[in-house]
Amino acid sequence: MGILLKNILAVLPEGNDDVVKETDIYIEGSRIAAIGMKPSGFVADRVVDGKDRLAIPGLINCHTHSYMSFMRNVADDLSFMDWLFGSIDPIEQQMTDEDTYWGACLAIIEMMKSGTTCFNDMQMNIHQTTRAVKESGMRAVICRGLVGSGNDEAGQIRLKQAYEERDAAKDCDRLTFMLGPHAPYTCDDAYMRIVAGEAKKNHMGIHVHLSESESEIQQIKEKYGMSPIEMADRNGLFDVPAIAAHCVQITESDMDILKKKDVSVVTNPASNMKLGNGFAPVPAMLEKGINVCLGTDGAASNNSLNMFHELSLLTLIHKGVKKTPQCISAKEGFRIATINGARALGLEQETGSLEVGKKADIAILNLNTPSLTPRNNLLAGLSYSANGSEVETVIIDGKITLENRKVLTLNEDMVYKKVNDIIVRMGLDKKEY
Ligand SMILES: N[C@@H](CCSC[C@H]1O[C@@H](n2cnc3c(=O)[nH]cnc32)[C@H](O)[C@@H]1O)C(=O)O
Ligand SMILES: [Zn+2]
Repeated sequence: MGILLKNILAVLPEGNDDVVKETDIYIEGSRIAAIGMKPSGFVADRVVDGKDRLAIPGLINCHTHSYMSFMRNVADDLSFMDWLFGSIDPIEQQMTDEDTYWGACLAIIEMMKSGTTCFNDMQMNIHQTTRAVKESGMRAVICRGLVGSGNDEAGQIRLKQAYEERDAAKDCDRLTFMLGPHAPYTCDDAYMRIVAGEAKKNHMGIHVHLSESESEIQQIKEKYGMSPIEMADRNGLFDVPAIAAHCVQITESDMDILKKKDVSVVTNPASNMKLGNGFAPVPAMLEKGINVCLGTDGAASNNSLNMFHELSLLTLIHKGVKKTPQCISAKEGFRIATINGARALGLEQETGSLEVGKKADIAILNLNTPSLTPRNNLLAGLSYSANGSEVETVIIDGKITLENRKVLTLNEDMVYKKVNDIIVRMGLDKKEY
């Protein structure tokens, strides 16, 4: 299938910089075949008129729990551990496979409509998120969240499920898998070592929550006499490609470990603020040369999965916290929300920027919108004024999945109805309109 994005403004990488240029983008099959020059023999089955439009590399949500979208706004204004174990856990204990599937569908609709073309997901009920990803055309990196102590049955069952889910999805190259030890307060050191060994043996990356809250730091210090980062490192989690979510309460020496072991850190500013966990030292981590990427976490601790919202927070809060307006520029933020995420997920050759040979994972924004007018500095607009509603068309793996803001691959109305039915069944519909 040949798609031509004709005379379109596009965010294109130039060395370590990004520029906006008008060009033609030629898509053949799943990949970008050419930018600017028509490849010989190219046949356009579809021509997208690029007038008044901006093509960007799809945003990459590097940390979320997609199924939790049905728990949006059900557990607000709680301390972290009360939130996780007091409110969320009881809901998850009664969650069915179908609940996971419809939650993942809702999350994918929200992410696609706000320009995300790839997400990194930690979930519980296997085969449901992968089912939603296969149907929707989305790209995703999936891990079955792992909790365990030593060689206990709970941990072994989850590991088996992780492999079962990976093996069942071999037919879809939009899906890749990691191992997801949940956190140092739900995986003891012996189980962490087991998971690290499994990841090494199976050439899989690691996706883990680390140093999110003060209570976590305190628990791990008391139990092991070290920081969560030191504990993860001591138990081998960083001996394979690893993504650490949050890293809010971290020290200089923690950052040195992260840098030394080339660990990517996914910062989730909205979730950290909403759960009262503070502000990750992102500027300091960038200073150290740590690969920082961006995530929303789940919809029960944000409560949106809109990466433009997250990008705006990222490029604003640290300016305020450090009283330094130059902190994390719009351009730097955009790279954190795209190519840095691809790097963290081991997909840097596949996605994260508009380059020939990469997958055609593209969001097309309508520039005749208030937030992107005047179109004088669109890279600033993407971080400081865009809100996701400008996203009109999304192409993932060379296929149009969103057109005129309608998802072509899922039945939106069905998803909205199913999710509302879930919260009624669970008695979560407080109806505090
Ligand atoms: N609880 C699962 C294993 C982990 S799945 C991923 C877990 O991460 C939880 N989660 C969601 N957001 C956060 C967060 O910000 N920090 C820590 N955990 C979170 C989520 O509620 C879910 O329990 C089981 O027993 O099989
Ligand atoms: Zn999380």
